[in-house]
Amino acid sequence: MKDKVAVKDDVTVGVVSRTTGHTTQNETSKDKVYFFDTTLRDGEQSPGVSLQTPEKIEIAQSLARMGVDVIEAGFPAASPGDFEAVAAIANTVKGCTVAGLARANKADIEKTAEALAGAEHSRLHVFIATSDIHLEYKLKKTREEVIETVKDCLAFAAGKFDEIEFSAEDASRTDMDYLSEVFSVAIEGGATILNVPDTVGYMTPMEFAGKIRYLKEHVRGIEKAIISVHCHDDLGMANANTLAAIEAGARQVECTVNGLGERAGNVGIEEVVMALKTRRDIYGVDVDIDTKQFTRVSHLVSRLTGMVVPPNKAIVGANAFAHESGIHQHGVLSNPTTYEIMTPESVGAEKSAIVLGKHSGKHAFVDHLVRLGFTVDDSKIPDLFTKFKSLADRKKQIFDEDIIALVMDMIDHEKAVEVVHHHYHSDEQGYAYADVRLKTPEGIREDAAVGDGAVDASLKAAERALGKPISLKDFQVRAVTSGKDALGEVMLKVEYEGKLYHGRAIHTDIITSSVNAYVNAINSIYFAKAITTNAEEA
Ligand SMILES: CC(=O)SCCNC(=O)CCNC(=O)[C@H](O)C(C)(C)COP(=O)(O)OP(=O)(O)OC[C@H]1O[C@@H](n2cnc3c(N)ncnc32)[C@H](O)[C@@H]1OP(=O)(O)O
Ligand SMILES: CC(C)C(=O)C(=O)O
Ligand SMILES: [Mg+2]
Repeated sequence: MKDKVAVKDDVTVGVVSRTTGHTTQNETSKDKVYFFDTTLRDGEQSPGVSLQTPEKIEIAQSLARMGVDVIEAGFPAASPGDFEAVAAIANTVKGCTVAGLARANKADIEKTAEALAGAEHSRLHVFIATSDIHLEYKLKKTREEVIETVKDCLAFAAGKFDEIEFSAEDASRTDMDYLSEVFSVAIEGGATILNVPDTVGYMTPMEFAGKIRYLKEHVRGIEKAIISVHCHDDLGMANANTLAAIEAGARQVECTVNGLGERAGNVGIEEVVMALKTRRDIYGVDVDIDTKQFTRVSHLVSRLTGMVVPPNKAIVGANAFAHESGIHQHGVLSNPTTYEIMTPESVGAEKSAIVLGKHSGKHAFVDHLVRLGFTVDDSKIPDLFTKFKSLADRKKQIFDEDIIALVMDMIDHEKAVEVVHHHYHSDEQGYAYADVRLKTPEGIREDAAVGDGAVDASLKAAERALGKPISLKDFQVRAVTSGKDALGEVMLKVEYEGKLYHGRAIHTDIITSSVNAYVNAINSIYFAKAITTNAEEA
């Protein structure tokens, strides 16, 4: 037995789930916006996307965890695969309503009821087109025939689902008096959610809001139903149209993760939710979505569908919290609110990124040097910054290694420590001996060590010669040329007094490369300290 929808005068109090006791969507608070996610149905209609049942279950579970109110799991009558996926989700995903799409005919509705039989809370989403264009060229039905079809199919669906949503496909291009009549008939037939799709993304925000207001005034029994909107992005206005509809009184949003969907896609859940939350001062509505899961769910959907998220996509794009230009970087470093209206943490993204490039300024450059472990004297900055700018003009992307190389190059010209002598010997068992003599500001220092291999012995000997507690933290070696005489590049990091310092060197002998890289790291310690001393003296 399905639970009954109890109707009050001003609000519709809906079904309380039989197994969990959670109140589902029909309990309308004027202030709550419900989220109906159709990633698995309209989202899968994105050209090139095809998901297998286990992938759909994984996405559905993530959506439920994120707090969506309804998951449209598929279109059961479309194929055996879709039927199987909807049934599997209905049986396994709990804590939210599971919906299945059906055309306005008995066979589709029957299949949907079968697929949703195991759902904790089931919703039939039945649709039929109402615009004259669709009636004439596609359905080949008159307006009256469509109304009769709506009546028949709702009568057939009655009692088979916990609730029924009716969609008037291409509603936004439908004559408004006729649309009002179709929706009135749908309410009389038992639909408690009326969806107003902008199927072809034709609306403008004010126009769409006007249509929602018109429906509120002209549909009989509208106070018993929730108005839903389903916006496509053909003109890039899906989010603006959705938000305008919410301002006009719509309380369910149909959306997809990453804005997937037919053609240019549906409105992205992440965009609507963050607009409602960030501009609560304007919209004043409640949203029960855990926004911290947006980035993770976006990555999951992108990976499983193969639909890459453009870097500049709002909220979940890789650049959504990245700052490249100097003026912005300076602002963000002083206070992120200068250029960020949401925190990256609020959508589960990593902290804001300051990306060094040709538009960066000195503030960001110096901040980056400090984060890389360099303590750079003010007097050195102009020269380093000029070199960085000319490199950035030539290179699309600047990596940490490029910055390190710039600093190392400067250090190379001001070496505090130099290798005067380095000798090593190792045997086939890996036993090695090395001795190292260094010229340091404190005079000639030398020592010897044994180690596990020639690199280990040589670096230990150098550390002993310096007599400072410097520990090796990272060591990477790669061939930069090929052949017998290949050049070996060593990049390493050492830690001294809690800070990391980088060293890099290239040589045909990898052991020599290692000692030189180590000494270069030591030089950056001296460099940093000497500069600090100079700065303190000044
Ligand atoms: C706006 C939207 O996103 S609507 C959802 C769109 N999604 C899909 O179409 C994905 C799944 N679709 C499919 O797999 C197939 O189209 C099926 C299985 C549903 C139907 O396949 P077929 O029987 O081969 O029909 P086909 O797709 O060629 O044409 C659609 C038929 O449904 C009819 N139809 C379309 N919408 C509706 C509707 N809402 N209610 C009743 N009938 C409808 C059309 O008039 C046409 O009928 P006809 O075969 O008698 O001419
Ligand atoms: C099935 C309906 C709601 C749809 O996807 C549309 O009209 O875009
Ligand atoms: Mg659609």
